[in-house]
Amino acid sequence: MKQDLRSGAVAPPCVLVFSGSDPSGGAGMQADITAIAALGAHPLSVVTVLTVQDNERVFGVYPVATELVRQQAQALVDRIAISAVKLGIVGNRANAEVIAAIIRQLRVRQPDLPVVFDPVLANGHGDSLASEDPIAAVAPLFELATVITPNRLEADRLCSSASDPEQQARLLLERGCHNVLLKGGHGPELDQVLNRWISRSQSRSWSWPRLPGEFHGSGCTLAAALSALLAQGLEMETAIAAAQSYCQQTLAASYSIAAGQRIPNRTLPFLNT
Ligand SMILES: Nc1ncnc2c1ncn2[C@@H]1O[C@H](COP(=O)(O)OP(=O)(O)OP(=O)(O)O)[C@@H](O)[C@H]1O
Ligand SMILES: Cc1ncc(CO)c(N)n1
Repeated sequence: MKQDLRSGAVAPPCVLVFSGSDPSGGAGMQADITAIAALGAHPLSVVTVLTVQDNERVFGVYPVATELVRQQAQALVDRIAISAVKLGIVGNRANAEVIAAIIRQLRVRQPDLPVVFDPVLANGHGDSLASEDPIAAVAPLFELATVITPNRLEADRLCSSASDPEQQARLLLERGCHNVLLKGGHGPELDQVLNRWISRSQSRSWSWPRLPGEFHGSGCTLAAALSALLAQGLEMETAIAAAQSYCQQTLAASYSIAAGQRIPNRTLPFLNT
């Protein structure tokens, strides 16, 4: 941590975020920026896709030109130290390949650079968030992920040959991810939400009281929080625990902007309990 000579402020670590714009402010880049800033890191925001959506449905998905994604990222990585990378929707395969090349470039100097990969395929209604086959689009990113954070539906689609969470996690580890965090918001448990962490050598699960209602951007909030905490040097298990606690607090304090999914309140002061 470096102290700013002029203001005395401590410079926060930077998280390089690749994700899509959600004009409703509930998910995507808008969620990432608020969660990362709330947890004490600085978000560097490379928009990969413009979406047309509200807090319920997706009406349009327009990937940003691949060369523009590359230029946005290159301008940042040429001058700024990056402490973690967070990946949300990428839009198409060409964007994923450019993002993979940027991560490889960063890893030459920082082999341990944490990369949080949220493999978002669709919103809660099943509306696609890619302009082409979303599974083929994200394929180049698995082997670069320090941690991948699929929800139940994404794990089922990404691992169609397995339905058991343990087996699904093993399949994702075989593709090169180092840690799998299986999010349980869409799980069958009525009173609780079960999140499972599985790495090559460790596993642990956490159970949270299930809050009533549906939320827009809960997964983005959790993954973005995790990237901010890893950027600050927390160990994976500690960071996963704290990111869930933050996510739970943002959902408990969520608010409504229209009928339908509620918006996590990400700017509230975080008490790490
Ligand atoms: N009803 C709920 N009650 C408590 N916690 C929840 C609830 N829904 C989601 N969460 C928390 O938010 C996390 C992410 O939610 P979920 O599994 O629904 O991901 P997601 O589908 O990727 O989210 P989204 O599409 O809204 O971004 C869960 O792992 C859990 O910790
Ligand atoms: C841009 C974007 N990213 C992610 C999600 C998933 O919540 C969404 N709805 N929109």
